[in-house]
Amino acid sequence: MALAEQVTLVMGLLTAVVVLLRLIRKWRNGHGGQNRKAHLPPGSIGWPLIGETWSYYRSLASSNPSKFVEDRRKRYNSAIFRTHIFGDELIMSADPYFNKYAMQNDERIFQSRFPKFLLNLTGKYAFFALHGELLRKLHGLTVNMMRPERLRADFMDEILSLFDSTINQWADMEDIFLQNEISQMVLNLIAKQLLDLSPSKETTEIRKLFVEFIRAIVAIPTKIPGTTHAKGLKARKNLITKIANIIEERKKHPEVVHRDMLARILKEGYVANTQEIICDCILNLLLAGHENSSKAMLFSVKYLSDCPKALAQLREEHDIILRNKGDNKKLDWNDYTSMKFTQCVINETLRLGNFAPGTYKENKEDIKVKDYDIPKGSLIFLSTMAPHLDENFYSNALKFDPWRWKLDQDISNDSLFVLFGAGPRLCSGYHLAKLELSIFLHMFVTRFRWDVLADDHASYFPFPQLSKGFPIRLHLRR
Ligand code: HEM
Repeated sequence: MALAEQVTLVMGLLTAVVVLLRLIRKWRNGHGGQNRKAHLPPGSIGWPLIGETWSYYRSLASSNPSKFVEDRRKRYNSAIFRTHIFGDELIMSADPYFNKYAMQNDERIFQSRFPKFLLNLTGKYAFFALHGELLRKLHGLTVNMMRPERLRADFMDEILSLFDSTINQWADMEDIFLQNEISQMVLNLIAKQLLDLSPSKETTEIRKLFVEFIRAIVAIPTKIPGTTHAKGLKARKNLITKIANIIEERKKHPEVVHRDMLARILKEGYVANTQEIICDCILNLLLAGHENSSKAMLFSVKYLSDCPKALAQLREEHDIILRNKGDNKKLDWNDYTSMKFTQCVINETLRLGNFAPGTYKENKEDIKVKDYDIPKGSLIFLSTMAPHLDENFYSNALKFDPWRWKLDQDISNDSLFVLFGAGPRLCSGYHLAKLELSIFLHMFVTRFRWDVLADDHASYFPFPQLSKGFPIRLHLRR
């Protein structure tokens, strides 16, 4: 072996030893050696490099997605613990009261913190990446656009007409994969509300791009062409181009009046030199506005299929509404507010389905929680899913039981039930999501009976979904 090769070999071996020693030290620190003065939450950072990712993944892909948290809560006798998943050491909280406290104190004691590779996809102006003045402005704007009065005046008719025409098409198709159909329907709706786009090849293409985009969120973040992440980045680029073209078109033709959200955002004056902000904002509204709502609709049908008693009671509520209205009268806001059992079904679907299972924060200062010290700058994952599936809070927690909710129950101040987040990042589409779900359930259960064509089950990795796409055969009731 030549001298140069020997030197390279020795250097290579030395580097490998140093890296290994560092990993071992990091791993051992994770087991209690770190910061002896601070009383850190209990936990383990698992194996070098992969940490506890494999256990976490197995739990998300199982019928009890909260198992990872449950096991650790029992092992450490603590709902707050340390772990290491997807390449990050973090503190995980399954404590609903701490979760809510952290959400409510976002932008003060805490701030939102997501991995950088995610920003490459969602854009640096994604809602979760915004802070300070811009967050307050855009949050205020979107909350205002989707407040109940606006929904009543501007959105309700649009939802009724779009869902009606889509559901009529389903009746002609007979056998459908409900997951795909609902996803396209809700994407069409948000594309109409945001960009004034009618259902078309364009909106079908937008959904396909989102499928690629969403897959990339949990893929290995590499830009090598052909990889899932690289395809996601390309999908982002195409989506942004589409949005930018629409904005350009509007600038060229100011005489054409649009009554969509983009028009309102442009009117608020963000357009001047911040096209990038508007494009990211629209992209993330399209994502937030179709992904969670469509999954909630899908899972509600799945849960109802498995619980005939709940389906019968829900159908009765909606048949009565129809009977009282008489022929050919459109559903109105009063009908919506009269759907009491429907709200129990929705609450229970959201509790059990956990379509937004948690959020990341970082603490801006040292904090003390339940006798534990959490040093400034820690990455904290607030699992909102864990309390929702916790037997200590909900008996028979994995069972779909809409009767656990009282009719007319006010959940707005419920500390356990924070599926729409809380504080300055409370979901802007909270009321819209509930309205869409109610109208969808009304139309679906009054028009159809259905047979489930495959034994499908939920999986939470990478995102909540039904593994087989929920194929069903529809039968018209009337
Ligand atoms: C079942 C349906 C939905 C669920 C479960 C849901 C859940 C959530 C959650 C948990 C957050 C807070 C995230 C965090 O704290 O990091 C959030 C934020 C947000 N959601 Fe929703 N969402 C739903 C539907 C919608 C819809 C229909 C829209 C309409 C566009 C929407 C728009 C937003 C926006 C814009 C934010 C960011 C708010 C901000 O930071 O200013 N969501 N959502």
